[in-house]
Amino acid sequence: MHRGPSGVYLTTTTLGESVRAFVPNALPPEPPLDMNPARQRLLERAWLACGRLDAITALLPDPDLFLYAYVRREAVLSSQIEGTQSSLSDLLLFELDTAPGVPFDDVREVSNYVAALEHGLARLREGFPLCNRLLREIHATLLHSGRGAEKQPGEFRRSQNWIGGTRPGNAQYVPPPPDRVEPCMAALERFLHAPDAPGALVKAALAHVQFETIHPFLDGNGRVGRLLIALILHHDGVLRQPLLYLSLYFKQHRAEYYRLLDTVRHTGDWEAWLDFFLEGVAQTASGAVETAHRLLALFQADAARIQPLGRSAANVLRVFDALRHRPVANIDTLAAHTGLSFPTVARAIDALQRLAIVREITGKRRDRVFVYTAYLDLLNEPAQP
Ligand SMILES: Nc1ncnc2c1ncn2[C@@H]1O[C@H](COP(=O)(O)OP(=O)(O)OP(=O)(O)O)[C@@H](O)[C@H]1O
Repeated sequence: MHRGPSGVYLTTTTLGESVRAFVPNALPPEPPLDMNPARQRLLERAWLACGRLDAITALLPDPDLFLYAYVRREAVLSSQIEGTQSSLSDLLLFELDTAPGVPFDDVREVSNYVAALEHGLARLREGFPLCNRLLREIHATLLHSGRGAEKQPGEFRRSQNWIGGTRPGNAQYVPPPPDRVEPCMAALERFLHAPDAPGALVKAALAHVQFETIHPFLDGNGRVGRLLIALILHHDGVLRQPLLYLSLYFKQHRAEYYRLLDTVRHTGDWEAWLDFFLEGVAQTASGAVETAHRLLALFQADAARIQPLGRSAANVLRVFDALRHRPVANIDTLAAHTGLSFPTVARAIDALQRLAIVREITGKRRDRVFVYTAYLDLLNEPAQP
């Protein structure tokens, strides 16, 4: 539905030139969203897919296993949108204290993303509200080190920013002037908690655009805006575990994604954005369910190959179980995780290598690192459309 611009333009002077900065109207859209039957069906499809994903976590013997892997995959994908070059195995190596062959800042950024997400979830679990203070804390964690450290971590911006272009005058988009950031964010916060706010999926869709339009931080707005979606879905009880991340979908459809952000601003067509978003939720949630099933099938098949090893099978299975939790590991971490001695773990690893379940990746005789290859391949797979 075309409503006209979803806000007003204010003329402001920045870097010596006069520009038109956009200040969005508070949510929800007026007139209300047109939930025609086709859109309603899409919404139902998205809810259903989320329900299936949520059910998976309730049924799994060990939901943390998936959470660990999905959170890290999301961190890699979301940071790749930002332009870092790290892969999932770089991150897992970094977490193992082994220097990967990628720029240190890149992998630290990904690692900060994991920390930011975990911080947000921990705060929500302890009963802290989903509020602007939490978003600032998440931002502080995300940018506390690496390239973002000079970009006012944890603070809303105090200067004018712009998107696209080399200066505000030729920018694709100029967000609200700095003195409007606080009131716009306060309105967004009120919307998140309004008694008559829409259901969680629609709310997350609207809030994400509004957040990107306000662009409250000097850097990291894309990443915090994507985290906001995951946090809303978790906070509103759609998913007990935060397993739904749209970074891959946004990355695969980046041009369309950016175009729709502009469209909402120019024409007030929130419905076009909502359709795109809900389609992404449905696809992503179904994909996550499928990945979970495939991981389970992989674990079962590999465990079945270990069983016939006879007397040593019990210890090999323990090491295998540790690798399911941490698919990149060394003998020390595996020994700590399993409680087995170093030589016992080394023997189990030999057996897993002979079965081609595990691969050594350093080529060295000391400080060897082992990877549960098929597991990592499966997680990496959807990242390469
Ligand atoms: N034309 C636009 N209008 C509004 N928002 C936009 C537009 N183009 C991009 N954006 C948003 O701005 C984000 C980028 O902002 P910023 O560089 O502060 O975030 P980031 O986390 O560092 O980067 P990225 O999102 O690329 O990972 C994009 O992810 C998108 O959500």
